[in-house]
Amino acid sequence: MNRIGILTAGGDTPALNATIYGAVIRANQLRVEVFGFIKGFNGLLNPEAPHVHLNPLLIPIPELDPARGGTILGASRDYVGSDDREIVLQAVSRLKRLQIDGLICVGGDGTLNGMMNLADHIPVVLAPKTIDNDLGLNYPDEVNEWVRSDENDPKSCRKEPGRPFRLEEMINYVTPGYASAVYVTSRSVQRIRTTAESHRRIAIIEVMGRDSGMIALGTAYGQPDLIMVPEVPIDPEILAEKVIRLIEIQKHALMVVSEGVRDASGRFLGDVTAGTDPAGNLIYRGAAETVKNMLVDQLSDHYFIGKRRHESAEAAIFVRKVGHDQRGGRPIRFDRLQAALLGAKAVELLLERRYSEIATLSYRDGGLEVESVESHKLRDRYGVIHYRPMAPSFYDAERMQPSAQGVEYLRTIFTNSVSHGDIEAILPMFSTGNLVQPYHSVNVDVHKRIRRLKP
Ligand SMILES: Nc1ncnc2c1ncn2[C@@H]1O[C@H](COP(=O)(O)OP(=O)(O)OP(=O)(O)O)[C@@H](O)[C@H]1O
Ligand SMILES: O=P(O)(O)OC[C@H]1O[C@](O)(CO)[C@@H](O)[C@@H]1O
Repeated sequence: MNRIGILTAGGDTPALNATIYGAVIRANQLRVEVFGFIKGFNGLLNPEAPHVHLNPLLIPIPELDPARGGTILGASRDYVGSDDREIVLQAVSRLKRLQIDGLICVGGDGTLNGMMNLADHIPVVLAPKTIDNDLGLNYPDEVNEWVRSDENDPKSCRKEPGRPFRLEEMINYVTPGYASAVYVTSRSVQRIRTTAESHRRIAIIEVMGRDSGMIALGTAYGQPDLIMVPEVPIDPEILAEKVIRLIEIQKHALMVVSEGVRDASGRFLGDVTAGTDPAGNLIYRGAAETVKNMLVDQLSDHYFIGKRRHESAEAAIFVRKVGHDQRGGRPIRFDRLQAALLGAKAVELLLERRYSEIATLSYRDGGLEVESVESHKLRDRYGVIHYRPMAPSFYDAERMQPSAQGVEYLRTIFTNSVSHGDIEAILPMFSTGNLVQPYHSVNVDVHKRIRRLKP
């Protein structure tokens, strides 16, 4: 292969540029040109296929900084469906006109589904990313646990309960972007803690993750009192009992709630009626607000007035959504390092003709190693690739905290995950230059490098 393409699809993460950087450095060593496509699959759907040559003369362009969050290529959730055969063929013909011999897609389970629609026409591989950490399998046979009550209706699919497993069995142990997101949510918990503590309030902090509780689980590093995950339904009465117990002891409480949580009937507590994004994902919002309302119903105003703390339950409880802070900013050391290694691996997979594989991290001898897996191993019996739920064995539902296996899982990722460089990166915040110079967007510089196909 002489020239390969790369694109970043789905929600951004702090580690995307590090993945692109790792891919470009490895491509330079192997004397392969790399073209980056703009805005994920959108770049291929555009007749001009806007692209940037990322390594002219086999040197990375200066805008490509592995410590810069986001993606210099841009990302989108634009859809390339398998039934749009004509559109797929047009996208492939644009790649061929640019003499692209293979394509690296950087993304999560959605991107993998999109990528596989191109796989019959051009060599493709996936470099993983997603803050949700929901790409892969907890163990190889987990894929068989997705079953449909009606064979012909994909919406009737549900996951059967899993089995115990060893961490060595995990396929794609962790995905770049997750560690930086957890760093942000944990820090957020620590900062909100002292204000809840001072004002004797109950704080509910909502974190991302869609249907996976992985981000919420990792947020245990910020020492929240209780963690709620989508994989374990919330019982309002038990929750209220736990909160009262906390208030009796420490006069305040702090909870983390994952945006995809459900109640015992399986009802989503985030407002999913709001619509879908262009990739077809339901938009989740309002889980923390719903949990707050649950607690307001359970804990009477009386209780707070009696304690001479607040005039109502409504006033005592506050909600904060961490939001897109989790997706943005500088990646921490773990993400920079692993993302770059996985980007490099993706290039190797293409050159070794291991098409349609995914570069992965596996747990081996107490550490992480770069490996790969064939993407069809992630397909269920109906051919669908699902998100990976947080393994229930990582969570102690009674304590609403990570279990012993959850602690072991997180320890492997987060021990030494932050470097001195990450800490020093805070120092320039109050540089006077920031007050007098406007922000200079990397998009301005990359835009000058964009080339387009002639119609
Ligand atoms: N079944 C599918 N077929 C074709 N394209 C898909 C499919 N699912 C998702 N895509 C496309 O893949 C891209 C990424 O999907 P999505 O937005 O779900 O993010 P993701 O890769 O799962 O990552 P993240 O969860 O971190 O945002 C989008 O451009 C989307 O349109
Ligand atoms: O940026 P958007 O489109 O609001 O998407 C938010 C979603 O994307 C993710 O950050 C990544 O999939 C989810 O955790 C979250 O639900």
